Amino acid sequence: MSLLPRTRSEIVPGAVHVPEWLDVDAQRELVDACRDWARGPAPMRAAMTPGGGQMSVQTVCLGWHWRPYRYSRTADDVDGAPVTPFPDWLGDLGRRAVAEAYGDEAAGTAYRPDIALVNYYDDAARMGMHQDKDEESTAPVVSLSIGDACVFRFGNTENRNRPWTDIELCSGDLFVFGGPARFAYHGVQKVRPGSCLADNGLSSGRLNITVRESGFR
Ligand SMILES: O=C(O)CCC(=O)C(=O)O
Ligand SMILES: [Fe+2]
Repeated sequence: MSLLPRTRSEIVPGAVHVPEWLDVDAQRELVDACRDWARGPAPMRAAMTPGGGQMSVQTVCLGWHWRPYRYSRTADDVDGAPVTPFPDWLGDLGRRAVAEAYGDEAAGTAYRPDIALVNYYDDAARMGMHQDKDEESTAPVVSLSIGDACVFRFGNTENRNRPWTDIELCSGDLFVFGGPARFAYHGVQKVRPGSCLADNGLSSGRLNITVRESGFR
């Protein structure tokens, strides 16, 4: 753990990292909510890719159900249940995140997220380099991390190769990517088991919540 103060930084234009954005109480509330959502209907699961591989990350969705690589209203690859509605309070949190990350109240007010993907990483889970491009909206993606730290790789919009920046995302950190960074490739290289000491209700692993605007009608 570093004793140096960690400050907000723009990784590339449009991509902003705000360390320790969520306090421990807010983290605990999100952990509790994620536990509820994970139970289902449409419970948390490791999605299958079209190639037949299973993702190492487990995911539960709100608002719209995602599976590689499309959205639907029902969790057809799980139990067929309608996806859990996206709660208003999470939309408010997303608006505050955008406003604070960009220092732009109007950008926050204009943000109308209607999807959340909740990912759980055990010690061995990772996520390969990919773009978030199954949404029709070009509004920013808001990412909240809770639990063990990870190495998050944020790359470029052209391909999954360099240039990229490796960032440590710790419990409570906010990462927002929009504008020219909205379609940048990114991924989770590894989780650092046992790195989170916060009393946030998560005993092991890492939670990541991405809040997104679908642009679907
Ligand atoms: O876990 C993370 O930090 C990133 C998750 C992600 O890229 C995604 O869900 O599309
Ligand atoms: Fe992503």
